[in-house]
Parts: sequence; structure tokens; C-alpha cells
Amino acid sequence: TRSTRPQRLLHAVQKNATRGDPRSVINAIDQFCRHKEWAMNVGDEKGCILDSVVSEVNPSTVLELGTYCGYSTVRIARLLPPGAKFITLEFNPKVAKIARQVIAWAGLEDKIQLVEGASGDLIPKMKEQFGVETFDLVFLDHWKDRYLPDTKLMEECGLLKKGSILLADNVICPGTPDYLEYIRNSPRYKSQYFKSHLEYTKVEDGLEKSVFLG
Ligand SMILES: Nc1ncc2ncn(CCCCCNC(=O)c3cc(-c4ccc(F)cc4)cc(O)c3O)c2n1
Ligand SMILES: [Mg+2]
Repeated sequence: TRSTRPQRLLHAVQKNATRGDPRSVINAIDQFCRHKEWAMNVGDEKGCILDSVVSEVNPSTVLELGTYCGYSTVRIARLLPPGAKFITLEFNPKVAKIARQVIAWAGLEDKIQLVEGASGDLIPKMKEQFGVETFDLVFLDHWKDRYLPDTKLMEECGLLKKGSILLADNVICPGTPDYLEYIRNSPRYKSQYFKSHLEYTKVEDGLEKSVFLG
């Protein structure tokens, strides 16, 4: 049977990237997705914005919703200080298996805790099961209709503190209208839109960065 897109992406990493070199893994995936087969990684253009936010926040605790093949996971983990706690959630076991291998190829498996399951089920368990108090940074990149309910869930579970940063991918394409409306009108957040493009295309997309005000 034909391989899957994540499997083909992993093979491109194993063929073209150097083990233990996160930058080469990032480049191998971007090359593959730009020239061989598009995939829904945050990509190089939005990835630079992600890098600058991670570097600015310099977070001790990070949550990523939607690992996919681990591209943004590698981008984030390579910038984290030693001892930082980074949890990434992936729903699909087959995709999670690929992501673990991409992360291992980058040599970052010790910095990342990849948990399989749905955000709606796992977020309420963060404190008891993963020993997390609050998150300094949350990267939202999962089902677009889960951004809003999961943000409300994180508020209710006390996982956000004054100054916590939410960074949301795809707020234009595919779009997260209910999330944008909520976060831009809520007095509890200060939001900023970073205009960019849908990964590997000329279509408009962007990242929404929101600071929780407590
Ligand atoms: N609740 C929960 N908990 C945990 C989870 N883990 C995974 N999932 C499911 C996530 C499934 C993938 C989500 N990502 C996207 O759908 C996505 C799509 C496009 C895109 C596609 C086609 C176009 F023509 C244009 C743009 C571009 C992007 O950058 C995207 O990120 C979870 N869900
Ligand atoms: Mg995305």
C-alpha cells in the first residue's frame, strides 16, 4: 500500500538532514514541502515569527496543541532553555509515531513530552498528570474549531497566569473566526496579528499573539 504523507516527510528528513542537527531537520522539511509535497507545517515564513516569539518569551513551560510531524515542535524545542518543560499533544497515533522519529532525528527527544490524545480530554489533566502549574507559552495549531473551547478550558483549569502568551496558527487560513472574535474582544487578553502567508504558498495567513492579562 502507498506510504502516507507523514511517512514520506520522515524519509526526506532521514535522507537529507544530519542527526542531532535541528536546523537541518527544519530545512529538510521545508525543502520537501516547498518542492516535493505540501504539508501543513507552520513553515519557514511563519516559523520565523514563531522563533521570535519563543525567544522573546523564553518560556519555562510550553504547551503545543497539534504536533503533526513535529516541525514546529523542533522549531520551539531548539530554542528552549535547559530544564524547560515542553508538552505537545497529538491526536493521531500514526502521526505521533512519525513525529517521535522526526524529534529524535533532531536529537531533541529529551526536551519534549509528546502525549497522545485529544486536547479537550488532556487539558483538564495537565496539573495532576503532568505536574504543570501554568504555561508561559501555548502554541495552538490543532483543529481550528477547538482553539476557542480549549482556550476557555485552559482559563477554567487555571493553566494561564498573568503574562501567559497564546500564539495561534492559521487564524486566516483555514481560519478561526470564533477564536479571533473572542480573543480580540476579551478584556482579559491583549492581542496582536502577525500577517504572513499560508506555509509554502502566497495565500494570506497569519499568527495571532495574545497576552493573558489575568
Ligand atoms: N483536539 C485535538 N487535540 C489534539 C490534536 N492533535 C491533532 N489534532 C488534529 C489537528 C489536525 C490538523 C490541524 N491543522 C490543520 O488542520 C491545518 C490545516 C491547514 C490547511 C489545510 C488545507 C488548506 F487548503 C489550507 C490550510 C494549514 C495548517 O497550518 C494547519 O495547521 C488534534 N486535535
Ligand atoms: Mg497550522
